[in-house]
Amino acid sequence: MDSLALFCTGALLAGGLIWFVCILGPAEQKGKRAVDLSGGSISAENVQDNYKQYWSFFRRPKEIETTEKVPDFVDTFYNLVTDIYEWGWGQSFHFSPSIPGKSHRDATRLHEEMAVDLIDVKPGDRILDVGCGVGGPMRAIAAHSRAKVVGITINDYQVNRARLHNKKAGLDSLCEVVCGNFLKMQFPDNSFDGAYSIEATCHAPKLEEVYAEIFRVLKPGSLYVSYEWVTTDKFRAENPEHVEIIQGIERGDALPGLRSYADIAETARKVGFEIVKESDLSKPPAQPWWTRLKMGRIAYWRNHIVVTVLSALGIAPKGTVDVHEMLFVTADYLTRGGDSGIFSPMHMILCRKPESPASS
Ligand SMILES: C=C(CC[C@@H](C)[C@H]1CC[C@H]2C3=CC[C@H]4[C@H](C)[C@@H](O)CC[C@]4(C)[C@H]3CC[C@]12C)C(C)C
Ligand SMILES: C[S@@+](CC[C@H](N)C(=O)[O-])C[C@H]1O[C@@H](n2cnc3c(N)ncnc32)[C@H](O)[C@@H]1O
Repeated sequence: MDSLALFCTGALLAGGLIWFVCILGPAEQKGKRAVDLSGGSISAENVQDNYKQYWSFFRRPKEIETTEKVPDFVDTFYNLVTDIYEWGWGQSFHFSPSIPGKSHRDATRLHEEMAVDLIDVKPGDRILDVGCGVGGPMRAIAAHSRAKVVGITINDYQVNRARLHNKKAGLDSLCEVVCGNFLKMQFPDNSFDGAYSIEATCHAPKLEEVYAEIFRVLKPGSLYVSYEWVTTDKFRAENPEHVEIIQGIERGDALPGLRSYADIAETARKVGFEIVKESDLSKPPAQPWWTRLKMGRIAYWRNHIVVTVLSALGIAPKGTVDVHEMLFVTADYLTRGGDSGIFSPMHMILCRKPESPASS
């Protein structure tokens, strides 16, 4: 009887382990393993402190007074989350509509290729990726269009990751990455044949500032497309549940305040762009972008255990558990934003810099 009980317990434990590791799928996405989780450019002993500083700054996004400090805190945010994003999501730090019968990877790539198809570039053209992350979109876009892509990100850890991935993918002759602030770019006027930004300009305290910079560096006649994070026409500022969801999204994603969909085109026009097209890519017939987040819930629990164990063993920096917990909570707010229809991460705007300056 004793040996039967022992056998059953062993079988249960082995079954549980197989389920945990195999059925749920490995947590590691291509390129990053759990044992390599770091605080980006922040040294391991400072991760927890940096997380606390980030949290106290972004806890009440609408009350941020010193907007000049936003880029520095966004930089801190990406030091804290970049490895976790790569590990648990992949090299493209954005959402895309689900496509029945297609994998997340394919749906992501198609969403990225759509951006470069919209700006109508030719092989050899030089285009700008505004807020490029670790370069998932940049590589897909360079491979699809054969254009030369220059990516800019505020976070130097991402610059190194992106350069490494570009080299590994054999795309380093088409893809270049620089560290800089998209509110004050180091590029000369009229130097790009096109530009795109994928879920990045939402980090700018004033959209007008980043749009004005993009306008400045584009050649006259060229196109810019952006996938913007916005509140939709379903959002009601007097509804406390709506406000809770939007604030939850802002806090957990380093956003100095989400904009209404209605402000995007107006801002683009204000800096001089002509609006070619505008549409919310999350609207039906598109399938929900948040399905992937919802489906991942069990894996997030598993990831939480992995992060907790690695942190207790001193392999992952102290503070990684807090960062992971914050993302866990944020995933829920994002899902609620999608389910309720009050939030979209893919309000698309396509703009042209006029051939000749507008007469005032
Ligand atoms: C555009 C931005 C980022 C969008 C998304 C790429 C990320 C938003 C929330 C992130 C995640 C939430 C839950 C994490 C999970 C708990 C962990 O185990 C694995 C990683 C997550 C899935 C993580 C992945 C990236 C996001 C989906 C913003 C910042 C403007
Ligand atoms: C959510 S990620 C998206 C990255 C990439 N577009 C993608 O889809 O994978 C946002 C990016 O914007 C960058 N970013 C935010 N604020 C910035 C700023 N002021 N200047 C330059 N890059 C910035 C971040 O560093 C990050 O790379």
